[in-house]
Amino acid sequence: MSSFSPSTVSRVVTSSSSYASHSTFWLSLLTRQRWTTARPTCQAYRLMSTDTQTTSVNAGFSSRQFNKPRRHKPIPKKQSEAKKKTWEELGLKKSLVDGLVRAYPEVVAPTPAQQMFIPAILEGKDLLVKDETGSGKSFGIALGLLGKPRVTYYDVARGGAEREFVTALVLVPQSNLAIQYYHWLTRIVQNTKPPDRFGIDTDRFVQRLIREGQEHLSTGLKKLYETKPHILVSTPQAILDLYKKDPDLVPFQYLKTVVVDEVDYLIETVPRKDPEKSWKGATDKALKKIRAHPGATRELLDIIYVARKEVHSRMQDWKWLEERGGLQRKGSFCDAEDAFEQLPCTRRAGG
Ligand SMILES: Nc1ncnc2c1ncn2[C@@H]1O[C@H](COP(=O)(O)OP(=O)(O)OP(=O)(O)O)[C@@H](O)[C@H]1O
Repeated sequence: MSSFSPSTVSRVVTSSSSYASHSTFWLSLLTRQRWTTARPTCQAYRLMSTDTQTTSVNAGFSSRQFNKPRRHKPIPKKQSEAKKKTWEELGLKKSLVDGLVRAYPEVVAPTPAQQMFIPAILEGKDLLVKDETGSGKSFGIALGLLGKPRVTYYDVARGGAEREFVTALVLVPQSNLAIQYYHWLTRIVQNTKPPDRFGIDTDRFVQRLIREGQEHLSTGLKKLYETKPHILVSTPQAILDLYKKDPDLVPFQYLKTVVVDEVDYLIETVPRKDPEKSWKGATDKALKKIRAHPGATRELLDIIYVARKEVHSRMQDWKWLEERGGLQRKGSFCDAEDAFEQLPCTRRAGG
């Protein structure tokens, strides 16, 4: 497990484009579609490319390659035929695996894709996951996020009381995918512990924030004001609306992971270089359009980037931290059986 650093918020991006007609799995910022850009342009993408924890899960992958177009690279045969790992071998805790098995007995072993990306999620690396439809990308991400530590903070201003914040934000294009994530996660969480008369407060683990008919976000918002979940699943527009209404409800600076599921729907891109044709005009035009009218996901990722950057640049300044309420980080696993299992704390203010 990599140690928490305020500079790092891992980003997980998934895509299952119809262009990926055969079984492949690779990790890179660049996808193969003709319309993807060879040079990431939005701030969020730049954030990925400058991050020190950039993934190296795929052989030969490095952060420098974010800016280079790459050929589609199928998994080497040897790798795909390698011995199947168990969930525990991927780094998931036993109590979580027990919950998974109880909730979904048919999910016996990780898929090849899950074997590759779950350890990377747990380590806090940046990922772009691309594989064919139904290969378990979203499900694996849900599991990986549940297996990550929950970050809580000492609130020095309130006598050292613990405060929890949303640590993982999952952005999806439609509300039905948010419901799917929510259903998976709550079912696994509920099964991490044999049912007793107290049950498990699933709101602490996962919540969804989506538009529901005429009642704009109201149900989800009510819960969110009461309890902060470890994982929040929502659409980019809903989070933007929430941010404009109450920016303190989900403080972006405490996010540890941002997932963009179905990235090819959520982030608009510019045409890829075609050496056979004149591409510059089309690229410039698309870039201009994106800058003038960024989509909701770009806008949101840029806001998150700025919030994180500010905290990162000032996090060394403990005085500033104290003035902001003196929040001190400590870690605890978001796991029903081992709730609040503690990781070593960072030093206390003034200590
Ligand atoms: N390791 C596994 N073993 C068996 N079934 C699995 C496994 N992982 C996921 N599944 C099941 O496979 C189905 C598809 O999973 P999921 O939606 O995560 O795939 P996906 O790759 O994200 O698909 P899409 O590209 O369409 O979003 C789900 O019903 C899920 O329960």
